[in-house]
Amino acid sequence: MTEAALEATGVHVTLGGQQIVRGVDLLVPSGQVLALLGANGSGKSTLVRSLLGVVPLAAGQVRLLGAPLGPRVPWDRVGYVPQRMAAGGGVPTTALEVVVSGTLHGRRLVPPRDRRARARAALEELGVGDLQDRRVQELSGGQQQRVLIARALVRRPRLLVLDEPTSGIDLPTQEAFVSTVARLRDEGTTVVVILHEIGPFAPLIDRTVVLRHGRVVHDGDPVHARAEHGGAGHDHTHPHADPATPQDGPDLTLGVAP
Ligand SMILES: Nc1ncnc2c1ncn2[C@@H]1O[C@H](COP(=O)(O)OP(=O)(O)OP(=O)(O)O)[C@@H](O)[C@H]1O
Repeated sequence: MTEAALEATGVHVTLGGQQIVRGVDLLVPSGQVLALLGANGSGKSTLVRSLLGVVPLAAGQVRLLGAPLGPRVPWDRVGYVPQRMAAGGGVPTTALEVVVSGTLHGRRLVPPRDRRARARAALEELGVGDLQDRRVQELSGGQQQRVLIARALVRRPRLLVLDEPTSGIDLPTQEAFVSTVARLRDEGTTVVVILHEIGPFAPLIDRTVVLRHGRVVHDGDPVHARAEHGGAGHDHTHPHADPATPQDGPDLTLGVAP
């Protein structure tokens, strides 16, 4: 049997006194590309942050790449692209330095010798090689996002977790990025990607999980939202907030893709 890249059992997360994630079980086999969908505020970012140990679990267990969440996880092989984070964290730093920082982790505080070459290659792959010496604070949101993706790729991750990685990125660059993810998938990388719109990721997705109010309401075949939301021409800029009061039934109309 293939080892699970990610295994979560009974995960609950409470933030600010509110239950945000309510009993999520998720087993992601190695090599799978899983899309995590759900309305704004349904708990997608909080779930992945808890799976990566960024926010504490109120209950439940998580294993990543065969080890329980904690120091035994091979963090050097876990890449994470958070949502909407200033790439430099407010500190003056160049794009290249941000990407080089991706080669470091808790047990490797001395960067590898080929760090600059690897970082340049990752920036080139994302189409921002020419920005390597620019301060990230001077870059646009989309350019900063590509720097953050390069920082995750430079680790050569076996597990790659992406939180809305293509928001703010133009379509040609999104397509180039999807090709990069396809190459990683072909090399055996497991990918968990939060998406607002499946868009150019559609051919890559093996499985879709939909969250609602912190619970899984669909887990299985790729799904597409109703045509007006999933259609290629739909401008998905309006919010789809999770209603404050949980109600029965899914909040997206889902159809199983042929
Ligand atoms: N640190 C926090 N303290 C209190 N509440 C929080 C915190 N972080 C997130 N939340 C709340 O948790 C809920 C889920 O947020 P989360 O960002 O996980 O949802 P999401 O599905 O990723 O939404 P989006 O698509 O807008 O990114 C929201 O109601 C949010 O306000």
